[in-house]
Amino acid sequence: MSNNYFNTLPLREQLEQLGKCRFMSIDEFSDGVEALKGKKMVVIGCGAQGLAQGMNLRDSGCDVSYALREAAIAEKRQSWKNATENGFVVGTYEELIPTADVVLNLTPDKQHTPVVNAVMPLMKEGACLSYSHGFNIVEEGMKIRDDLTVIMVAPKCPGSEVRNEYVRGFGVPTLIAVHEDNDPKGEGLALAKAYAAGTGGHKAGVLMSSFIAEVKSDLMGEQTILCGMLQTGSLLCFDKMIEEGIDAGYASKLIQYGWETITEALKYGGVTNMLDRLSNPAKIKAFDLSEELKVIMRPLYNKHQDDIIDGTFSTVMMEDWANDDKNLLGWRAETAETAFEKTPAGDVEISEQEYFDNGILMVAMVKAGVELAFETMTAAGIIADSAYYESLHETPLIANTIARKKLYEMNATISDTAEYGCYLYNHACLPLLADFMKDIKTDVIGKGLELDDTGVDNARLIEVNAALRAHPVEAIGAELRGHMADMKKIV
Ligand SMILES: NC(=O)C1=CN([C@@H]2O[C@H](COP(=O)(O)OP(=O)(O)OC[C@H]3O[C@@H](n4cnc5c(N)ncnc54)[C@H](OP(=O)(O)O)[C@@H]3O)[C@@H](O)[C@H]2O)C=CC1
Ligand SMILES: CC[C@](O)(C(C)=O)C(=O)O
Ligand SMILES: [Mg+2]
Ligand SMILES: [Mg+2]
Repeated sequence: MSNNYFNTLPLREQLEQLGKCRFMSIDEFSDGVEALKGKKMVVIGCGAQGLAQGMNLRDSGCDVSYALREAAIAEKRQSWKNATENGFVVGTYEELIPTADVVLNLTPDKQHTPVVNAVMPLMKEGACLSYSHGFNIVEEGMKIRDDLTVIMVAPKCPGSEVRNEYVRGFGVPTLIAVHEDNDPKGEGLALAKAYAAGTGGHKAGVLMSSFIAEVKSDLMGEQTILCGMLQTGSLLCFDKMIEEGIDAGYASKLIQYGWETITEALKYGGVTNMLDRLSNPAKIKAFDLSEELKVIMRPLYNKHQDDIIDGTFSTVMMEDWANDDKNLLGWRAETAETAFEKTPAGDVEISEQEYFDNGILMVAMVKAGVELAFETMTAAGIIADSAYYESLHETPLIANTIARKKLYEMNATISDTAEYGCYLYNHACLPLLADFMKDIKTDVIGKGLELDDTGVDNARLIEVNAALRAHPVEAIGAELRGHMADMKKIV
């Protein structure tokens, strides 16, 4: 933990950096990509973010090419195919980095130290180095040459959705930051704004933040509600349905497409709207289940946030990096062998409403996870806007990946860092929910309540509705969604 930049700062500074967050007005992006006009942008790595961001930036009028490691070019690896098949110029570091005005480091976090050490001596005087996640700077304490500007443009979303949303004419919420130790010409903010506009992020909302706030919130969101909770929920709900005699193809489909369908309601109208899609008795049931889940899981959410804040998480993950990713690879193989992953979705019709009616427990899990992640992040000093993006807003975007090819697709699309955190959470959460799951029956997962009388007690309904609407994630959600008038419907 000795190189952890965050841990070297005095408490006052840590709190100030964690709380850095300003929602930027769309007017601040009226110059579009102007600050990048005439500048050469060279992306290192052409994976999930590299390809999506490069394509958006090119379509927005920027000059983009790709620097790949020699072996990737010689062996015509996927990164080389991604870039060349999409018509980009590809070259080695030696060929392209010295020509770059902006170098976009879009390699996996684990590789940042060797990549930056290899690239930095080749960068021209006064150029800009950019990241899409601040791990290398914040958790590894990377020091960058004094003449270089260092910025972060971090889409709060998987790469696939960065591209899909742009093509739909929208964008994804994005955090931007300038590393205060590296802004020699004072141009970091202008470059970061233009870059965010080039990816379409400004249409969904950009937060002027800090490397620290981005890292501590991004790690928390991905480990808990965004990926960990969806993985744990998928495995538990599927196994329960099989145990209770539900057809395996139906169970597989309900989960694979269910997360996407129910969280689409979340995206448009928050937790309130997602629960409003249920009948009154089902809404009260989902509410009660989620309250129970919150009590059981709160200590786990607190542990994840505490370990992220004090650097324990990054230390443990870096030990795994040094151990040839033994845990990551083991957990990845374990996930592939789960019954949910191995059971194809059945050829059975499930209407949009049925996903809600027969997936009450899934709704409860999403509600509990979103609220807990939001509450834990804000209690740690992360500003509500940022916590909203990292909990509620991004959940549907991750759910979209599960709808494509289940947990495999989610874990392949997210970063290796997110994948590691997802498995870490899943490993702890599965046993934690074992007793809770013993009492679960098909009325809340698989078949629905099947009531003849859908009457409820008025006082209880009023209480539940009031509690839903009073949660702080709903207030900030309504405000931020107000800036997303161009968001496109996908389900
Ligand atoms: N995945 C996501 O959606 C998100 C990722 N981020 C951040 O974006 C960054 C990139 O992540 P992501 O897109 O997931 O990465 P990927 O794993 O998808 O892509 C990695 C790319 O980097 C190349 N690469 C791998 N190792 C090296 C190396 N040692 N030297 C040079 N190139 C290498 C790979 O090509 P090859 O092996 O062929 O050389 C590949 O093209 C990370 O900082 C991540 O935290 C932020 C938001 C979301
Ligand atoms: C949710 C995971 C993520 O942070 C992301 C897609 O935003 C990642 O690191 O992949
Ligand atoms: Mg993220
Ligand atoms: Mg991440």
